[in-house]
Amino acid sequence: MHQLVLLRHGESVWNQENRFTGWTDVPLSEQGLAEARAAGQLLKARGFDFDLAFTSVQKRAIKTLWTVLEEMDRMWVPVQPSWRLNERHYGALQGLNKAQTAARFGEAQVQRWRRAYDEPPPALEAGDPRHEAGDPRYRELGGAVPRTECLKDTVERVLPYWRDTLAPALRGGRRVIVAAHGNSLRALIKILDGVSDAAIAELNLPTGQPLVYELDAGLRPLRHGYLGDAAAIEASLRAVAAQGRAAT
Ligand SMILES: O=C(O)[C@@H](CO)OP(=O)(O)O
Repeated sequence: MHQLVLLRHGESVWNQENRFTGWTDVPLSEQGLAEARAAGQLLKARGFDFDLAFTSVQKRAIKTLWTVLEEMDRMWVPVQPSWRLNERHYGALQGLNKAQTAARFGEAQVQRWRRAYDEPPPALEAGDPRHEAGDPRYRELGGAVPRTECLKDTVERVLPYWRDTLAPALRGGRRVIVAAHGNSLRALIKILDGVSDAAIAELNLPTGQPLVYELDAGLRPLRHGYLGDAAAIEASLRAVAAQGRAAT
């Protein structure tokens, strides 16, 4: 049996302000840092341990992972960051308030931009200062830094990372934690569980709550579940789903 723990970063300052974030590199809020600490304490109390840790190149996920490893007294565990675990690129919506965007374009349109499998948000235009082109962390992408992504695009970049990096680590017997983002983890879960394009629209992830997968020798999921308090997780899931409602 193989153990894989997935962790969405703690609340970020733009989660708190209900803004589309995507590749914008915003920090954790105070509450997000507290969620990360609690996640580390919970993992430690429940006897979890890790041999390898993977994260994105975005500080809200990296800081969450560092905090978890600090709480577990495991700061020496090797950490591998990759842009392939970044949040889905939110294109020209990055920075906009979700409720105001719903008031302007309608809740149905915002819901499609947020959760439709293959409908990307409007792309950033060439020269938009929000575009991450030129950021040294994306040097290996050359001119191919995305201007927008739908979840399908995110699956296409997460899949090679699963196949070439995460799966071999698990097959080699390593206990793995992946600290990433709502949509890059939705992509990974779609791959792991074979979730349909339609059904994945209904899946949301709470911030800062460890999700444990047990996998068989062929890396097929046997079972999965959250470690934390069920009522708190349910409340967090409802809040994430409601972020695209128009402000009243
Ligand atoms: O804004 C974002 O980058 C993501 C995650 O916070 O939002 P959503 O849940 O709307 O896809």
